[in-house]
Amino acid sequence: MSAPSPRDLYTVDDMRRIDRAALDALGISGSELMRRAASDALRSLHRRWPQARRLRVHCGPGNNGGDGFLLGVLAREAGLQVDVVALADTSSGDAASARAAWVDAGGAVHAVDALHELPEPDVQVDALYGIGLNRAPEPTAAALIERINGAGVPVLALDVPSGLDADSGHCPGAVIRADLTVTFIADKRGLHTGRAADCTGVLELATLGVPADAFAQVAPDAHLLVADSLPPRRRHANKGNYGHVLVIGGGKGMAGAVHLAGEAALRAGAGLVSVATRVEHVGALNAARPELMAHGVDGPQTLQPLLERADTLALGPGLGQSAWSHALWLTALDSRKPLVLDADGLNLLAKEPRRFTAPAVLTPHPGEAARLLGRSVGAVERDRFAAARELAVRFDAVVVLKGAGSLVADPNGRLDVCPWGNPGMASGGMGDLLTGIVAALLAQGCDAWRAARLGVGLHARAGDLAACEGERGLLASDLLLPLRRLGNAVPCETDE
Ligand SMILES: NC(=O)C1=CN([C@@H]2O[C@H](COP(=O)(O)OP(=O)(O)OC[C@H]3O[C@@H](n4cnc5c(N)ncnc54)[C@H](O)[C@@H]3O)[C@@H](O)[C@H]2O)[C@H](O)CC1
Ligand SMILES: [K+]
Repeated sequence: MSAPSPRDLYTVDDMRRIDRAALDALGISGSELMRRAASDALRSLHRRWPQARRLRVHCGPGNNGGDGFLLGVLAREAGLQVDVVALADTSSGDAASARAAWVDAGGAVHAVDALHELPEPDVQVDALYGIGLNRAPEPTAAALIERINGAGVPVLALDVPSGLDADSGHCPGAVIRADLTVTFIADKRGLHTGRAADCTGVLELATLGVPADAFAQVAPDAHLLVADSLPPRRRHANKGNYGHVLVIGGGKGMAGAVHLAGEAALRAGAGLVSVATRVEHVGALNAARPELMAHGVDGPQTLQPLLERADTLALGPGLGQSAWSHALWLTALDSRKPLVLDADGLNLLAKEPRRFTAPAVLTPHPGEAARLLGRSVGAVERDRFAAARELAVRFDAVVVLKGAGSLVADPNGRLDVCPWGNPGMASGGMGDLLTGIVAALLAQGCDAWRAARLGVGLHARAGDLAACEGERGLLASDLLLPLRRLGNAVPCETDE
């Protein structure tokens, strides 16, 4: 049994099983794990803040708090000044022993309302809640979390930023905004999606020396995407080798959506890209990007010949939901071509659900996912993993649930999480780009699972490269040239 890969992501239940395997099968005690956690976390703290001389550790009632108490003991032994604030009485077991060790070492345990009497620390340690968080922090804990966030002092979070659900990435209430999070034993899926990006800061994994055998009975629930690109092209090639994408959309006033999707498909390597749109957009499209073959279509009859020539479809950018839109949407679906469905293509699907027989990739944002599932956006965001998986099964398609930490799920339960992207990408047209990229990868021979994962990765990494000039004011078209470089695995200056 090999040790878990850094890409492996686990649920909280998985962590409990791994923990038990480490304790039962391998005889590693909970207190020994806690000591290792404290020791590794302190080492990370020294590495990040070598000048730190005074720590303030905030301890919760469970074993996360226990980690905090033992970190305090080790820090004092290392000559640091340490103040410990306990949120509540410490529960039993290893946490209580850790608290006793702190007191036996001469440490005081301060109540929350004595905070103002304590000297200002160089670093705050968040040991309030870890994987045991099961509801929104109560008012006292919430007030303490907001005070920690507002103190203007760096924060190291132990295992999970308190208030973040390690399973879903959802925050039911107040949440710590850490500068550094050291997570223990294995990586949790909730640390990579939803609100996690706002809370974890730099994320480090401390495996605590738990041997690979402890993972033998627990399969990872998800994986982080890897930076990938398509293989170099053969010298002897022609545009027919790289597929023909047909973008269908661009309703009234929406020419830009099909332009962006079409150009993204070209930049992602499609050999030919046609656009089926309203006749009034054709001139502008041909002028803006002559490499696109723009066609005015007024209904199924004029769309049909274009469908026959295409290898894959990008159905939905700016499509709208008019009678014209619906007629094209139905005709395109009936063609049984491999496709990417986005935007109003998804909204029409929510009204007329069907399962896909040809390879299909759906790319909903949380609102479109909510409509497809018939539930609220909040419900989708409270469990993004379940929503993405349910959509994949319901429609028998690969699903990209967009948002911070986009998820890629397939009907067989596989799920990958995108570690790249930035808030600058929350702007119009970014989704159109992704649709074109994935369609181009399908056209170049990728199956739906690979096309979605590779497309999401290229799109987000291009967004990170383009954001080097700043996230505010980042435009979708700014991603097109970085996309071309990444798609060819051309080294980029910010590659680590
Ligand atoms: N298992 C491991 O891999 C290791 C775990 N360690 C640390 O232990 C925590 C998990 O500890 P646990 O006692 O299960 O839970 P927490 O400390 O995260 O939570 C404390 C306790 O608080 C209760 N609770 C939950 N939510 C709330 C809330 N909103 N308000 C009030 N109280 C709440 C609940 O009963 C919890 O039990 C793990 O994260 C690691 O830090 C080991 O030290 C290292 C290996
Ligand atoms: K914590």
